[in-house]
Parts: sequence; structure tokens; C-alpha cells
Amino acid sequence: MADFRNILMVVNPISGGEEKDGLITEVQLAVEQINCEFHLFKTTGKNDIKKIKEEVDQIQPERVLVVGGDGTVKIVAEALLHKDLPIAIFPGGSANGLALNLGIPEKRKQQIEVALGDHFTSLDVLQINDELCLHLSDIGLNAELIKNYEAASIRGKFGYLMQSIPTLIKSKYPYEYEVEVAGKVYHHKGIMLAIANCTKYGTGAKINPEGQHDDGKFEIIIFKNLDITEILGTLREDVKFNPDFAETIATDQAIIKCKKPIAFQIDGEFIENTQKIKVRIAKKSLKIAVK
Ligand SMILES: Nc1ncnc2c1ncn2[C@@H]1O[C@H](COP(=O)(O)OP(=O)(O)OP(=O)(O)O)[C@@H](O)[C@H]1O
Repeated sequence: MADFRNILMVVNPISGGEEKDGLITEVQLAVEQINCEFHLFKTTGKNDIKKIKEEVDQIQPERVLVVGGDGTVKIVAEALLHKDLPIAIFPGGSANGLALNLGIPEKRKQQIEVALGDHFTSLDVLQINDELCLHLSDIGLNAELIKNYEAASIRGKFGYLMQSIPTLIKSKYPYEYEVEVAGKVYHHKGIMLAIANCTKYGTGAKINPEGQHDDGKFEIIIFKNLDITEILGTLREDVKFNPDFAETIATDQAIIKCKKPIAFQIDGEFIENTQKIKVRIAKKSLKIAVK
């Protein structure tokens, strides 16, 4: 176990709709048992990046524990950018895609062991326009679904399910994408274009079988149609896409243009309707505790 003096725990109190006091108490006990000072910061949804930066500057922790979903991990990552400070993830959102990709255990005791342990991975991060992306971003139908989910009042997985049929009915797909990679321009029509740093969504759907979070590359995957058999196939571990369904381009930077503004999401948060996206990778920028 690593040697700590201060640990900061950042908790999103509303993520995943679950109560987190039990987890906080358990982690606090484990931290105090190793004679380390425990500091707690609860996000408010307003200016959290700035406030976490201030907490970190004041406390000078050796590790930051994050309790929340992908959106919360992203907030913490933005606050810690360019600092060599490892984080640990306690999956606590309705979508925990990054934790799933990194194999963070499901049992609390093991999560605490990992969080206070000394095994790490170095995650590449993507810069997409002015935003950071740790995991997965997409332009098209899935982002449209997230936009509708965020505008509705029902949270959690059921909330997504409730929005899926109206999204399918209202969306104006196929969308037209122009992808510029290494001086080459590709034109595609499809239901969605994913920008993937990892392999899976938080639902377990494996949309980027070739992806690795630390290889200095990301994948652009264009999904051409709503083939339900292929979509269900992404739930298998050994996914192989039919080229009529999906096409993949691996790169370290790209420019994506759309004919009309299309819904665009990063790590499960709707960003805006957009027509142009610039993506580049920053290699191994975030140190995360893993098994
Ligand atoms: N106290 C708070 N009240 C309201 N929103 C908050 C609060 N703290 C953080 N947030 C917001 O929560 C979002 C991140 O949630 P996260 O993705 O981690 O969990 P989630 O359960 O997956 O979320 P969602 O159900 O919205 O997908 C960010 O938009 C952040 O600004």
C-alpha cells in the first residue's frame, strides 16, 4: 500500500440516484486506519472544476478518490489536468463506462483496496473542441437520446429506456459525416459516429473491439444503419463488425464535419448540436488506480 498523508474524496451526491453516506463512512475508516487524513468534497453541479482545483491546492492530497459516474470523473480529471496526481474511481453513476473499461471491481471492499493500492494505468485523454473526453463521445442517435434524457425528469436506466422510442421517431437520420484523417477525406452516411478511447459504453455495449485506452490512438467508428442483430452483437465479448454495419478508422487526430448540426455528447453528457469537431489525443495523461 502506498504512503499517504492526505486523501481527498470527491463525491457527487446525486449521481446514480443512490445514497452514498455508507460508502463515505467506510472509505473514511479505511483511510484513517492507515493514519492518513481524510478530506471530503461534495459536488454541487456549479463551478465544481474550479472548487476541486482550490481544494487540491489547499489540501495537497496524494490521491483523489472519485464517487460518481463518467461525468463526475471527467469533472475531476479537468481539475487535475497537468498535475501528476492519481485518481481512483468508485463507480456511482447511472453510467460508469470508464470504470467498466478499466475493470474496477464491483465489490466495495475490493474497490477500497484498489483505491488505496499502488497499481495504476495511464489513460490517454482526448481533446474534442474545447472539452476533455476520457472514454467515449458520439455524434448522432445516441447523443440525441442523451439530449432527450437530460431534458426529461426520469433519471437512471429507466429514463434512457423511456426516451429511446421517441428519439428513434423524431431523429432525422441517416446523418452525413465528412471525416478528415491524415490528409484523407472520407464521406459516410450513418446513424452515429463514435469517437472512442476505450472499448465499451457503460451499458456493456462493446462498440470498439480494437480499442486500448493507453495506445496513443483513438478510433472513429461510423455506424451505418440500425441493424438490431449487429447492435445486440455488441453485448458479446468477441464482437466483430460486418463492414456494412460499422467502419473503423484508428488515428491520433481528426476533423469531423456534418452537413447539418447534429447532437454531440462526451462521456454521457450532451454538449450541443454541432457541425464541426476537432479531436486530438494527449497520451497517457491521467493516472488511475486499477486492480
Ligand atoms: N450536487 C449536484 N446537484 C446537481 N447536479 C450535480 C451535482 N453534483 C454534480 N452534478 C452534475 O452531475 C453530472 C455528472 O453526473 P454523473 O455523470 O457522474 O452521474 P450519472 O448518474 O451518470 O448522471 P446522469 O444520470 O445525469 O447521466 C454533472 O453534470 C455535474 O455537473
